[in-house]
Amino acid sequence: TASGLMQGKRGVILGVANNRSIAYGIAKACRAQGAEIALTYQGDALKKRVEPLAAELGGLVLGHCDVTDGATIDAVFDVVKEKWGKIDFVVHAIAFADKDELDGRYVDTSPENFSKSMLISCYSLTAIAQRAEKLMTDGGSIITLTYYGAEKWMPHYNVMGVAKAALEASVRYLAADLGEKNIRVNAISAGPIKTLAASGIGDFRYILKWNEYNAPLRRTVTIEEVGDSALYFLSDLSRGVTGEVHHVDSGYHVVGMKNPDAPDI
Ligand SMILES: NC(=O)c1ccc[n+]([C@@H]2O[C@H](COP(=O)([O-])OP(=O)(O)OC[C@H]3O[C@@H](n4cnc5c(N)ncnc54)[C@H](O)[C@@H]3O)[C@@H](O)[C@H]2O)c1
Ligand SMILES: Cc1c(CN(C)C(=O)CCc2cnc3c(c2)CCC(=O)N3)oc2ccccc12
Repeated sequence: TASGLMQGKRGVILGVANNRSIAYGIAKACRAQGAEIALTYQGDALKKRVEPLAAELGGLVLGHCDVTDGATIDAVFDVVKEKWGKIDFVVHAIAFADKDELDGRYVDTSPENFSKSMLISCYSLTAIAQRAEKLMTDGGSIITLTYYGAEKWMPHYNVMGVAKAALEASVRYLAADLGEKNIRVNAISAGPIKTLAASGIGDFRYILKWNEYNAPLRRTVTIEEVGDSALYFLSDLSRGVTGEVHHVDSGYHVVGMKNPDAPDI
């Protein structure tokens, strides 16, 4: 669209796995408002899923990026530098912890999984910001995705909660460092959504139901709603905002107690 909120803006979106990904919801929203987008994928298995999505969005495919391998981060940012020269925004929608440790007790977390979860779910934002800074020659906006489990105990979220708490703190430190270059860094704390990263989690249906009964809006959120809120942070509407964690969770984070009228689930 000619008059879109994101007209003339170009950005890199990391974390699209399929059409249920939160990153895909954000990509769709950006495209609908006139942005040009570039996607990365993690491994050949996802390449086949991401390429048609990129084509549908008229986007670039920058190639494989596994944030545990810095050379692949360099590679995708080299491609976007060669194609576009500069970028205006980056979306980081990446997280991983060993599924076995997203069950049972947090206290049993292994040092290996702790490090790996922190590297992928937290440090990767810093690594990406290092590359993005060089290309955001006219300033820019970086967003990441976090979850309420960073703030309060959530059943089974375990090491991911600690990683998200660190991610949210890193948003504040990145915002402080990059503000003088007019590069803003913010996080969206999304409510539970049935995505690939959510599948295979025990009790996920229970968590979704619990949100439907107890969140102020009495429903869960969608990737489209997260995408629309992301437009605020990725566009000039939020030019005065950085270092923020913004909840898109039907208001769940304000609730202190189960709704007594909610049926037992
Ligand atoms: N689904 C939810 O309920 C929910 C709620 C709040 C926040 N989030 C966050 O949203 C973000 C996106 O997750 P999603 O729910 O869209 O699920 P998803 O599975 O669609 O996306 C997760 C992405 O992380 C990528 N990834 C994992 N390890 C990687 C690595 N080593 N290198 C590069 N990419 C890697 C995967 O390839 C995938 O594209 C995550 O940060 C997640 O923590 C999800
Ligand atoms: C909500 C919610 C989520 C969704 N969410 C907010 C997330 O951040 C997903 C994080 C995640 C990270 N790593 C993995 C997986 C999910 C499952 C598949 C896998 O092998 N590793 O995950 C939970 C795990 C336990 C409890 C609640 C949740």
